[in-house]
Parts: sequence; structure tokens; C-alpha cells
Amino acid sequence: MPGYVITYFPVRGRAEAMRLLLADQGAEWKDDVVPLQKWFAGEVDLKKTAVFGQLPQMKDGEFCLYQSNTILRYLGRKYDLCGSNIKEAAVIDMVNDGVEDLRQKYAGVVYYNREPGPEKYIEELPTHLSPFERLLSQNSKGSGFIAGNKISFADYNFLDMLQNHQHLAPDCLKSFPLMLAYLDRMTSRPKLKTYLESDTRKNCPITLKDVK
Ligand SMILES: N[C@@H](CCC(=O)N[C@@H](CS)C(=O)NCC(=O)O)C(=O)O
Repeated sequence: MPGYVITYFPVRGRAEAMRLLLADQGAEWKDDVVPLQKWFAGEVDLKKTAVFGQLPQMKDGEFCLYQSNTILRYLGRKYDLCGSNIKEAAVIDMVNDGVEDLRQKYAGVVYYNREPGPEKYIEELPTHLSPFERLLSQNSKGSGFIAGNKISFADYNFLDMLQNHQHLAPDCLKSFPLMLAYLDRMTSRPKLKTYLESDTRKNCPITLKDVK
């Protein structure tokens, strides 16, 4: 029986970065999938008991957490993925907050049909993505991780964000060689590769709109 249970809708969404982290760290987890229709019809008790009325929820045994970035940070502390000192930890937090900012813009357009709409968002993407190319160039000249000298929880969030954007706009990274090389390095990590190539992952829709 795996110690971790991730409760979420049948999408990658805000649960995927924690799945990437767990897979790469060789940990097992169970996905407890909540059908969207039931949730929005008010038929899921968890909607009332969840701390902020939202998912994902992650349980580590009896310990129950909400808020995707809090969960990532918790797993980061548990698996030593928060840098080697407080300055590295702060840079990792900064990058993760930057990923969160972009995730919110992405989610606004992709999930909630907010302005500026997908076409304009894609047109503006280089402006949103270039800070990450710069961060990579400033860290081991782009040959390592998004921050620090070892993998951190922010790398999994960043990887998920890059893959979501590649799905939305397949050419969006073409003028960002460091991010392309980073994606190659990350997706070649053996345990991550196995997960990324698994049927579970391939069959998991990227957004709520992709749910059949
Ligand atoms: N800040 C929260 C946001 C959670 C969130 O927006 N959850 C959405 C799905 S991604 C949700 O539960 N939507 C259903 C609802 O609000 O009832 C986190 O990072 O976990």
C-alpha cells in the first residue's frame, strides 16, 4: 500500500508536478480520481471538508495537505530537494513562485477563457518564458537545474509548466536553446522517463478541457 495518495480531478493540472517529483524520487503513490461532474454537482463530500474547498489534496499516510505548492515544498523537504543552504532555498522559492505566476496566466487562458485569449497569450509567450531562459543561463551556464546545484522541487514544477506550454504551442521553445536542452535532460532521467512513457501518464488529460 503506497504511503501517498493524491486526490484530484482526472487531469495533470496542479497535481502533475508532485507526481513528477514522486516518480523521479522512486516513490509510489495512488491517484484517487474525483469525477468532475460529481464534484461540480456537489456530490463529493470532500468539497465541504477540503481546507479551501479545492483540490489537489495529498496524504502522506495520515498526514493530509492541500495547496499544490505547499505539497511540493513538503515533498521537497522530505526528499532534500530544497537546495543546500538558505540562499539556494530562497532562489528555489523565487523560481517556484515565478512558475506559479505563469501557471495562473496559463490557467486563466486555458481553463477559464480569460483575456488575453489563447492567440494573444501564445504571441506574448516569449516575454513570459524568457526570464526562465535567463535563470538557466545564470545557473551553471544552463547545463544544470533551474536553481542550485542539485535537483529541487521547483524543477518538477518548471518541467510541468514547460510541457504544458509545448502542448499549447509546440514551437514556443524554439528560440530558447537552454530550455530545450533542459527539457531533454529532465525527461531523460531514468525514473522520470519511465513515468512519462507510462500509459497512466499518457492517458491523463492535460487540462479539464481535454477530459472526455
Ligand atoms: N492554490 C490552490 C488552487 C487549487 C485549485 O485552483 N484547484 C482547482 C483545480 S486546479 C479546483 O479545485 N477547482 C474546483 C473548485 O474550485 O471547486 C493550489 O495550488 O492547490
